[in-house]
Amino acid sequence: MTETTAQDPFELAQQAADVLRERTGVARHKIALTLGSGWGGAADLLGETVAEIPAHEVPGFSKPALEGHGGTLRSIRLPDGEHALVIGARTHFYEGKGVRAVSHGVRTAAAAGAQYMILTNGCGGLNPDWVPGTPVLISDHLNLTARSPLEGATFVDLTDLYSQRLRELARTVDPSLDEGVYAQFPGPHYETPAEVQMAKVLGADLVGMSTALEAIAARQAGLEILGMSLVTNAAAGISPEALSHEEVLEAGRAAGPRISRLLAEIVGK
Ligand SMILES: Nc1nc2[nH]c(I)nc2c(=O)[nH]1
Repeated sequence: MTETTAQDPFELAQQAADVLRERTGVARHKIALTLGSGWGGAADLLGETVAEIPAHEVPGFSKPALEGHGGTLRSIRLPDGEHALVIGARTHFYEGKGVRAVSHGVRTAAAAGAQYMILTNGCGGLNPDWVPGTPVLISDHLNLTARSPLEGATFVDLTDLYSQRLRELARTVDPSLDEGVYAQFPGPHYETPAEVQMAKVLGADLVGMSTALEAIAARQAGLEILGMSLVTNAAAGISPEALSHEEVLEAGRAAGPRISRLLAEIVGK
């Protein structure tokens, strides 16, 4: 399916939000979160789950690329009575489904009434001080996908795209939180050491395969954005020895409880 023949993405997002409203009975989800590698445990700490819907039952969403990786849309009642929408069905750009599919989650969140979008991911770190398991606030991004999630004369300002206000709020929970510039590569391959050095020269502190396109779409939809990365590995060439995949997974698992509590406290602010 080419982008030009698909249904209008905003109509599809509205359909998805209507199904969500129907299935959850929740009129408005004030906050939406996409939980990337290592962040999955946060959902249970946010509040009481009102409903959890298999993503493929909601228009525009499909089964997760990786079995067992979420694959649901979850409505959670927060202690203050508002509701959070946890989107456990992120489409990565590298899946080749097009930028509309990548942006569908944040557009659905906006159509469901969200004011805030929290985007999290697992990534590679360029700062040797950020050992695997370190959470880092995203201060800005480099979109190295050479694509935009927006179409047509949609000239959107991206100043303060990763809200300074929300970063400061996050630091009232954990003053030690560092921040950095996140570079989205197309993937699915990892970077070569030379590409990591290129990203470093360009000003990146983190390298990943998600988030930047979603953030642009979220800004266009009028959401205030907080981005957080979990460094699960040193980016290629940064540390002498290549981390084994098992060490990467272990770093994510070990950091899970701490970063999940952090995220739940930030949402509770
Ligand atoms: N591009 C990129 N994406 C990642 N995701 C994870 I987890 N680690 C990496 C990494 O080192 N590079």
